[in-house]
Amino acid sequence: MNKQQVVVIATRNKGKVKEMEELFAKRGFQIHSLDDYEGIPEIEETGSSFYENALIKAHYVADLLQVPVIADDSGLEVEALDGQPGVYSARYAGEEANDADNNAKLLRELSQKLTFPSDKLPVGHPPVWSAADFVCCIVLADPARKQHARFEGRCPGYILGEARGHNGFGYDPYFYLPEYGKTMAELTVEEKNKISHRGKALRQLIELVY
Ligand SMILES: O=P(O)(O)OP(=O)(O)OP(=O)(O)OC[C@H]1O[C@@H](n2cnc3c(O)ncnc32)[C@H](O)[C@@H]1O
Ligand SMILES: [Mg+2]
Repeated sequence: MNKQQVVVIATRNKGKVKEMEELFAKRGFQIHSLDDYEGIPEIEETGSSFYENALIKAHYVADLLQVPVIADDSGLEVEALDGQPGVYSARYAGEEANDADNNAKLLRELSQKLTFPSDKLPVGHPPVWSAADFVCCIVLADPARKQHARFEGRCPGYILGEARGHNGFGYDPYFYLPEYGKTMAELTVEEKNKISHRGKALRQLIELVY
């Protein structure tokens, strides 16, 4: 295998890997995630922004492996929760929380703050709690040139009152897209990449660099 055709992503999130594979495979690149290497420790995400956390992950792994590395830091910003869970999206319900725990906490927080449903979505759509955005920051770190590049994407939607769909990961089953009449978890990987925060950031990166 040609070494130049491997792209290293500093993630252990299989959902992210699948979405990145869909876009990189079209350009003839193969993805390696942290699960493809032995002995890479957990990287502490101590930053206070998506950008800072993406920088930490990309530089840590690039310095360790001495190859260019991409990192994605992303999350959900809910309008009615003043932008929470934001950078804490992966650990909203605690350090060991899984997607189900985080989704349960999201609905709990909304129900403590608001009366369901919000009247903000037009008639003809299912009831929602609040407007929300998925946000993604991607950093490409190059250890040889000691440089990095930054790419960002945002995807607007609403938090639905019930889970729908089984695709994707994280908050996808509750993230409703009025233009599709579906949640993110009801879209295929290809459809999600066309409109998602990650798809938008990744396409900018791929067009510029690969
Ligand atoms: O840090 P890595 O190893 O990349 O994997 P992670 O899952 O911890 O990823 P983040 O630190 O970037 O946290 C992002 C969290 O935000 C949520 N999230 C991000 N993008 C999402 C998406 O496309 N769909 C649903 N939830 C998403 C989901 O809960 C993620 O765990
Ligand atoms: Mg993480």
